[in-house]
Amino acid sequence: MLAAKSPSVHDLAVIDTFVPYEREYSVDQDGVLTSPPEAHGRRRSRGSHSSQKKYAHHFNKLPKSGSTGYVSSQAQQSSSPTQSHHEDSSDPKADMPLTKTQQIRRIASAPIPKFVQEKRQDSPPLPLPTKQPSFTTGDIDTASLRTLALSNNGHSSLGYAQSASFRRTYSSNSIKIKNVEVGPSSFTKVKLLGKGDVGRVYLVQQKGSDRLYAMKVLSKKEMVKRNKIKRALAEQEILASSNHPFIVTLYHSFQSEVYLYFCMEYCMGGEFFRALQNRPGKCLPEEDAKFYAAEVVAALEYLHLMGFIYRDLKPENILLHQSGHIMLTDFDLSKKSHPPGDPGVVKSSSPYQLPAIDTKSCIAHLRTNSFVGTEEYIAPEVIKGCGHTSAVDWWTLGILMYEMMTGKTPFKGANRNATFANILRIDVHFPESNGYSAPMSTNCKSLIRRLLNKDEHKRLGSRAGASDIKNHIFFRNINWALLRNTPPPIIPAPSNGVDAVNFRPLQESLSLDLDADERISLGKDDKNPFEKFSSVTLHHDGEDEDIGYSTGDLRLSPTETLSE
Ligand SMILES: Nc1ncnc2c1ncn2[C@@H]1O[C@H](COP(=O)(O)OP(=O)(O)OP(=O)(O)O)[C@@H](O)[C@H]1O
Repeated sequence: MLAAKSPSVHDLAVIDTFVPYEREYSVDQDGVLTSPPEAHGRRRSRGSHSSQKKYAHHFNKLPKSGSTGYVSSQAQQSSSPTQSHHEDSSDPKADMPLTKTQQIRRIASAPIPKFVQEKRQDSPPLPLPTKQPSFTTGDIDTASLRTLALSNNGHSSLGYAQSASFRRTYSSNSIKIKNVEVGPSSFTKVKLLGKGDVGRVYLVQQKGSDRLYAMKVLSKKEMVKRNKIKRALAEQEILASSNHPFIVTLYHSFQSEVYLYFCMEYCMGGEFFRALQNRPGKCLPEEDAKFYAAEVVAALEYLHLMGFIYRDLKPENILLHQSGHIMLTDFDLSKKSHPPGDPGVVKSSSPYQLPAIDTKSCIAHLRTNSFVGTEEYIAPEVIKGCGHTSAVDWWTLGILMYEMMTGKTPFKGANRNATFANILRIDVHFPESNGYSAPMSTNCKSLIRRLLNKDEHKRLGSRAGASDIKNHIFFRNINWALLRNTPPPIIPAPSNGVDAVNFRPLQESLSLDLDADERISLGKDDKNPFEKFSSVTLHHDGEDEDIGYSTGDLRLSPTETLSE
């Protein structure tokens, strides 16, 4: 195991010279991660102290805003309007001297709660987070408030039209956690769907049924090597405790000697990122973008109520269900508040507006110093390293909205340093029109500006969390309660699930055969570092009828068994 290296006084001085803020730069409980190869897409910045030192040192030499020498996003955007910001366009001379092996990450970690640690038979439904004694809102106690908020947030009994070819669980907030009922050999691999930096995601079919799932398989060896044990545990916890229409559903998690497995709902619509890339101008009309933004707000609201900060919102982490609705995935950077605070109530100054639920108070006391996120999406307070809160999720929402409507992120620079400098110093600039969609409305610009407020205390959401965003005039025509009943702008073409679109074309050379993967042998005395990774099966209400994606008439030829 690699030990966390604390920054030296010199490092701090270097950082502080550049960043003119009181900076507390400490090693938090997340630990330090080692160099991941870049999996795909944009670079995720999960810096360690050593990489951050290099970064800060380089960053320190950057000219201040207004002087020549760093490329503003406007300048860059106007000079190369068609350039995809997803390509690594960095000038190797100008970019900071980080190689792939030098890039290191710090993870968000969250201890596994007792209810997940214990392997139970017939566990009772997942308890809601514990009630804080300190807060009541008149006649409504906070547990009721949370339940009310959760039930208004995607768990009402309202169904939505289901086609014969897909089904999913939308039933309630009740999840039953049981001892795991399956293992690797219960599934047959169908194809490789995606590849992350430490694992692969396969389309699998459960033997003896026509059910398709997405199976994320993480190599324990790689996780240990890159010090990502806590990330895997955190992801398992979040997935196992979440039940929301816009958050990917976990059905089973288990482990073998070599791998960790997450058996999840198969999102046949593929990656939202690719769907966006395939649109003319890589962007969406404002009303369509509003729909996706609203679903993201609903998902973030739920996560915050549950006590989680997501911290890695970007189109790559949004999947599309076959229905076209979004599903957030990839929770390895998320952070949990232990225990979550209670939701509050914020009264409106307008007599016509109902009091709003304050989700910010659920995670109000969670402040973390991890240097995590994706380069173009990182919030200023993360770069400054002075600690960050749930406000980072509202910042990333602003970036996502901008990207959905313009095809670019607002602060993209020629390299990482320039991007970070832009994030810290320049105001968001809205292009007149990119030739593909109408210019943004005033209300839309106003919302994005307020989300991209560099001062997290003034940012929209700083008063009451998601309610602040939902009440912005831009969303006035959104019916939040019926969001999942609203027809999505993009409906993935019907498919048998195997030839679904919007997945990254993967190279043939990627093996589908886990047997071929290198194994590690845990010696007799070796302690399994993933002891706390829960092997569970999650039963969601009504799942006998509403589970997974069905192959329907498709007859899959038996390929490989997902066993070792
Ligand atoms: N539930 C799912 N349904 C369909 N495809 C999925 C699903 N989950 C993941 N994928 C595919 O696998 C890819 C990688 O998944 P994911 O981002 O969760 O892996 P990861 O190893 O955590 O990646 P990262 O390096 O970004 O952390 C996704 O981009 C997507 O294409």
